[in-house]
Amino acid sequence: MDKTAHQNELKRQVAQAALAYVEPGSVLGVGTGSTVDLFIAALAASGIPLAGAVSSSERSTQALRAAGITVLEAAAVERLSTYIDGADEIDPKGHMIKGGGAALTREKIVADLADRFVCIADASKCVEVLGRFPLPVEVIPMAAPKLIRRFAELGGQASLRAGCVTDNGQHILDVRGLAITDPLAFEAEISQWPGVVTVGIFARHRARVALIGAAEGVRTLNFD
Ligand SMILES: O=C(CO)[C@H](O)[C@H](O)COP(=O)(O)O
Repeated sequence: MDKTAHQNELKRQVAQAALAYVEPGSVLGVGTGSTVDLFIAALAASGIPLAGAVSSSERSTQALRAAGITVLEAAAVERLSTYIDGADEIDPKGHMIKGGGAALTREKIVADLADRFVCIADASKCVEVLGRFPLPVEVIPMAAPKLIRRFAELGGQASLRAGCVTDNGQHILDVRGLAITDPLAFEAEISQWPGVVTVGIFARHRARVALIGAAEGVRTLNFD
């Protein structure tokens, strides 16, 4: 099996394992990405009844509807017990980098509705310190040049993601070269910069549970 096929198999295993965190009859928060696509397929095949799902992207909305799952507006929901999503990186405390699929803003909005974030990822996403993966930041386009300069002052090299317009009609900066040793403080700081819509650090909305796909099987990490 080549490396990509192996990684996909690990993603499939964590997607399957995540079914144990779905409460029958509930409204479920659903993230975005290739791991979540596999989760949606597993959910559809499982026959677990749901009152519906709140989706974090047009991509997941389409996949959920194709699977026969009712999609509810986030605005119509007061709280969710569980939100299931992937990550680009996850550290030993459950802090994550997200936004590789450009869905970070809606992902954070839906995660904020949920009592529990269940992260599903293969082991290649586990890091000691966040920042190896370029940090996605959704920005208002007119602020981009100033924000690129501000990231440079922090030692980061930010560049606009070519051809990317988010579901919210905004742009993404990818910032390389950061070592994010205090994710909570970093998230709070960057979130205040004018023109930043959402920074792809999920520290305030960190994972409570992570299901990590590894060669020896699915590892369950509880962060509470
Ligand atoms: O944050 C995300 C999308 O905005 C995804 O969760 C992240 O990019 C991981 O994706 P994948 O499951 O395809 O590896």
